[in-house]
Amino acid sequence: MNNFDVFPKKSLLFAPMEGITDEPYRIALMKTFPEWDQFFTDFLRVPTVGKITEKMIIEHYGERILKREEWRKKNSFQILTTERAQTKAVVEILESLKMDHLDLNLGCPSKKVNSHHGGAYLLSNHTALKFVLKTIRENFTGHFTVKMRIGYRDDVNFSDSLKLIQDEGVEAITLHARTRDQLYKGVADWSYIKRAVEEVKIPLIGNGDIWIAEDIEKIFKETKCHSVMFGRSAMKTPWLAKIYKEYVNEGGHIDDTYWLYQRKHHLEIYFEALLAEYREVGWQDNLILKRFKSFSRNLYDDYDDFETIRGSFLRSESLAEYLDRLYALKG
Ligand SMILES: Cc1cc2nc3c(=O)[nH]c(=O)nc-3n(C[C@H](O)[C@H](O)[C@H](O)COP(=O)(O)O)c2cc1C
Repeated sequence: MNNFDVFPKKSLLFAPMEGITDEPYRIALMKTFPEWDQFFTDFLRVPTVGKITEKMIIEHYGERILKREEWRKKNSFQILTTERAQTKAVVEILESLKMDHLDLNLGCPSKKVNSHHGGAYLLSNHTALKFVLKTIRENFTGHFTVKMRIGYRDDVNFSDSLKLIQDEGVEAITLHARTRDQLYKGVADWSYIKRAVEEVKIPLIGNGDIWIAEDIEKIFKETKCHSVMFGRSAMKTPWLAKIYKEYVNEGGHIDDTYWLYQRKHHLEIYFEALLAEYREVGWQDNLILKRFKSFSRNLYDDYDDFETIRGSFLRSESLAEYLDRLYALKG
């Protein structure tokens, strides 16, 4: 086990997101917005039966990223597993590939995943959780972190979960400050992040509803967390880390006009970088268009007439039409 912090203090981490943070997406973001300190694969579901091959692990992570040292350092591999799944076999392959960083998903709220006793379910079964943590720690010498929620049904196990995770040699914890049953309801309760910071000695990464630069300042100040992670907010503002780093350096105030100006400027850069990477891996235009539409959910929220704008992007019948609308929006 490495004897130093996994991430530098105040790191800005781009969250693992299924259907989004695949290899081309992460490469596009690393090239365009290198201000993000770390990226994660979405979760690889560890199978219970069947052969596990190196090929499937490399495909999930991305072969181009694996081959390039500076990219590998910036990309963590996330798994989702259960007591019965073949965790050891997967971890052994990750170890043989000299993967720098493995993250265990303890937050997935999916009914299907939880009914198979994976994701956030493990927070309610400490015997199973302990077994999984041990299996990983005993077979993996790189950095090992977990990403958890406050609890499964409620917060009764919160402190015990933190303690168990720390005692089993996990090096940092990301906390999405909601229970599994809360799904995405309401607003994440950062007071649990503060509590966790006080209860563990390892770095605590705050996550949940950190939308703008001021939120980053606020969560660091209120909770004293080590670093922060962004999910939906990173999808809404993929240049958020850049803006924050500029904002902090300039000690400045970001008003709505500047925020919208940044959006107009960066939207085109973002989609062009994605387009280049999806084309690089041979995606057809209709697949790229589908992806672009799925990214459109929150991207245009800051415009006054955001519903009309979003609607027009979602109705685009071709990739060319989507891109034309993007250029027109820039004005
Ligand atoms: C579309 C989507 C996919 C996600 N996939 C994953 C995943 O694969 N692994 C994971 O640990 N969390 C996943 N999450 C949860 C996020 O990483 C993050 O914890 C959550 O969205 C809260 O942060 P936010 O308020 O910044 O969005 C996903 C979230 C979204 C919206």
